[in-house]
Amino acid sequence: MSVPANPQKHDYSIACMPADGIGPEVIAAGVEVLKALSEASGDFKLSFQDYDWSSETYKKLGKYIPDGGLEDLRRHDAILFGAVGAPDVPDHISLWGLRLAICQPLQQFANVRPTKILQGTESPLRKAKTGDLDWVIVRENSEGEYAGQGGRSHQGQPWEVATEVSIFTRHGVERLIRFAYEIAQSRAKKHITVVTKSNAQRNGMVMWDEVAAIVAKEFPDVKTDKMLVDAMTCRMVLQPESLDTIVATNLHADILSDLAAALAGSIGIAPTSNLDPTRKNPSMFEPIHGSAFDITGKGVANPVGTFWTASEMMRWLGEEQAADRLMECVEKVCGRGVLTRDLGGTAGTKEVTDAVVAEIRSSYSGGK
Ligand SMILES: NC(=O)c1ccc[n+]([C@@H]2O[C@H](COP(=O)([O-])OP(=O)(O)OC[C@H]3O[C@@H](n4cnc5c(N)ncnc54)[C@H](O)[C@@H]3O)[C@@H](O)[C@H]2O)c1
Ligand SMILES: O=C(O)C[C@@H](O)C(=O)O
Ligand SMILES: [K+]
Ligand SMILES: [Mn+2]
Repeated sequence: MSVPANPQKHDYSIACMPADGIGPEVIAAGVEVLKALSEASGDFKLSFQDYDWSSETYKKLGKYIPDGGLEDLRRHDAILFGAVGAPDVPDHISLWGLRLAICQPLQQFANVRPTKILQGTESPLRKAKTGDLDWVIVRENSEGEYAGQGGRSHQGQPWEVATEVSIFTRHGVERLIRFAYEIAQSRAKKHITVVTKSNAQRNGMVMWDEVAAIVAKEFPDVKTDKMLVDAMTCRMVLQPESLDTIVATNLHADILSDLAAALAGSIGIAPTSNLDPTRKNPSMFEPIHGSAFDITGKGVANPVGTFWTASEMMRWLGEEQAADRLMECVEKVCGRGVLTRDLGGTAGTKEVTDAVVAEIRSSYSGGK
């Protein structure tokens, strides 16, 4: 199902959308690092077009995305996104106004969230070392609990009723599970854990299990196991080395992937790719974290999640070598102890960024 990127193309147009909170801080860092990577490698060119769609625009104009905005976005090869959410806009307005308003119409149905313990960093798990926790969570990104189906009647009355209906389509579940198996198959362990809640949720989740069992037959070399989502949290904590690729619903995987990032050391390190595996639409890449109002403007946001995101974006565009090199440089810098506070260090966003840029330059000047 996943169509390879055009191997001839090395000149990419990136829509750059930092949006809210620490989004602008980490995206500026990510763009700086990507420019250094492009210059030092000489392998590809990037042109960035800035989009100021954010909660500020919403407060001024009453909408996040201007008329015709989505069509305009489609011109680009990829979207580099920061985070959306502001203290004075309800979170459901901001999320549905920007992130979901892009992911859903652009059919970015696979949300891919790798996590690992980077060199030089520590997991809060006593026994877990670099290499013990190395996962990819594949999150359904177009329906499920985020289908937006439901409503409220008699608002504010004691008899108010609100519904939030999960929608699971066979089409949506099957395409996502197949994509997750392709990822599992491409990794060394060839192992996938299908996570559901098919004891309590007796319709949609049972269909997930059935579809997974059928898709599994197409991948005889991939070992499958099944977990209920509650027990999965225990396994992630107690046996991290027993997991590799994980596939779950929109909401379950949202929660598990924040847990995964924390178990690897910090929410500040992990990336997200919102992929349209058919490549009909540009995919969108963002750090997993949100707009983090508590640290906005302080210069302490960890940019590593955005660097890893930038690496995943380059990989999706077909620049595998540059993607690998970028992560090697990030891990070298982490390995030297240049870490932000969330990882127990003292460096600011700028120091980490400068160190990664310097590492990229020296890595290429030493010969490819
Ligand atoms: N995809 C997105 O754009 C996205 C994702 C998550 C949350 N949000 C939104 O962001 C807002 C805040 O949400 P939240 O507080 O639940 O989650 P959050 O990820 O913004 O913050 C949670 C905690 O992690 C810390 N943190 C996050 N990123 C960090 C980084 N790079 N470096 C160091 N520390 C970091 C924060 O300081 C905070 O203490 C809400 O409006 C929410 O809806 C948006
Ligand atoms: O659940 C969401 O989509 C919002 C945020 O928590 C995210 O993971 O991007
Ligand atoms: K984000
Ligand atoms: Mn989340």
